[in-house]
Amino acid sequence: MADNTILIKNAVILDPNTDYDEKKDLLINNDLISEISDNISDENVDKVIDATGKILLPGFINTHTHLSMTLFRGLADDLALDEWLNDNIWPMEANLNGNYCYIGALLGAVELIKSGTTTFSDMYFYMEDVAKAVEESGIRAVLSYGMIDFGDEEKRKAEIEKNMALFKNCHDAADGRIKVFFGPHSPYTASEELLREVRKLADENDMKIHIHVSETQKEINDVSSEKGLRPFEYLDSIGFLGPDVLCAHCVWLNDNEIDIIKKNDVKISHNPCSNMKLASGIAPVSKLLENDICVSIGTDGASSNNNLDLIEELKTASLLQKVSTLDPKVLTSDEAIAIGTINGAKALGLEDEIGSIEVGKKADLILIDTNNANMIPDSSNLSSNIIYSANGSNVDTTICNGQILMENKKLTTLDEQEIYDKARKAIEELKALL
Ligand SMILES: C[C@H]1O[C@@H](n2cnc3c(O)ncnc32)[C@H](O)[C@@H]1O
Ligand SMILES: [Zn+2]
Repeated sequence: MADNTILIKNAVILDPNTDYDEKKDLLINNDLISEISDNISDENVDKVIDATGKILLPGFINTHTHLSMTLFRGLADDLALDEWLNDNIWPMEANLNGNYCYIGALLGAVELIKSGTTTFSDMYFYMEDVAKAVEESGIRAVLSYGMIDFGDEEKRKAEIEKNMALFKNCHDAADGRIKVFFGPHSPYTASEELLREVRKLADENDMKIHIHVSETQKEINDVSSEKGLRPFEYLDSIGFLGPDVLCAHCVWLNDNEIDIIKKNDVKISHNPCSNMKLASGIAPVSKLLENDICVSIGTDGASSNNNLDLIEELKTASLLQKVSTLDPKVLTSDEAIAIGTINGAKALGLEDEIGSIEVGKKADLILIDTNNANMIPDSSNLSSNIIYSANGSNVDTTICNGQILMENKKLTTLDEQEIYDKARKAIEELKALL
């Protein structure tokens, strides 16, 4: 097959790994960044994008979502996790099917692409249908099936089979854009037997693990009373933790647990909006960063956030650390950019492929238009303008795996209106089933 080339001209590049002091041209050859230099000829190039007045960044990486939960946006607000999940979300999820999850995932993909996210890490149900939405939208994803057994042996076997089937069917699918992890839901919904089995199978199959840990004080109390240990102490005691484990939330951590996280090189997905909305608490992110722990960012589902805008999430993360430590110097805009890009890639074990703008890496890129009221004056501090002033609606162009998914704010792979119509219908049907 002939090569497909895209040339991005005159780009001001903002990258966490590299300091570019002048405008550059960047050439994409099929799925990869093949050249970055001062002046690349547009001869024999299939497509040229003029990036004048735009900032070029790596696509953002959302390391903790439940994408199909876009269908439940705004349906159970102003509640704490326990009541939100047990009395509202789980009853609605009982009526889900593959088609609803597919439509919810498409709706989520539209929102992600429009706000500059090129990779998301998801834990949910009917994941083969979510994979179909990923395949069609052109976005990159790490998918895990949310396993819950509550100690029931039969359920445990069935849950593990579902996650393994997802791995066999979808790992490396969609031209390698889809990876599959294990998704044991949490230490309070997954039994010790399930967690031990997941650890064993993860080692045997070279799979990584995505789990919720230490989200609320209630979780700390419940796990402590049942196991005599706090959640991270318990997970460490059963040999579950390792560099391949991505833990969402991590709000309630004592110093010993921070040492355990560091010792095991566990990866963190910080979810500040969800933690604030469910009044779960404030994760000690600046302390984790001081300890060189890999902190990435996630929105959680759209029902506890209530959007998937990663730029807003990064601003919230930064402001929340400043106000909770009473130190304005913590979690700077430069650190926020790294958390949203290269740290996300490291958290997913994909740092050799994505997360920064480098020759040989996948062409997962976004352009942010500076010709907007909230972006003027043009700051010499680009990260400040992106994190503190911008939001997802300033994203103009989104490219994933060398394919343009949005150009000049117009989606190329998905029919927005058709998806909105289908999502509205699905939500009405789900509400009627309650
Ligand atoms: C996969 C399951 O996880 C549920 N979920 C969504 N958000 C959260 C959260 O913040 N903590 C715990 N569980 C969560 C989702 O509704 C699915 O049931
Ligand atoms: Zn979650």
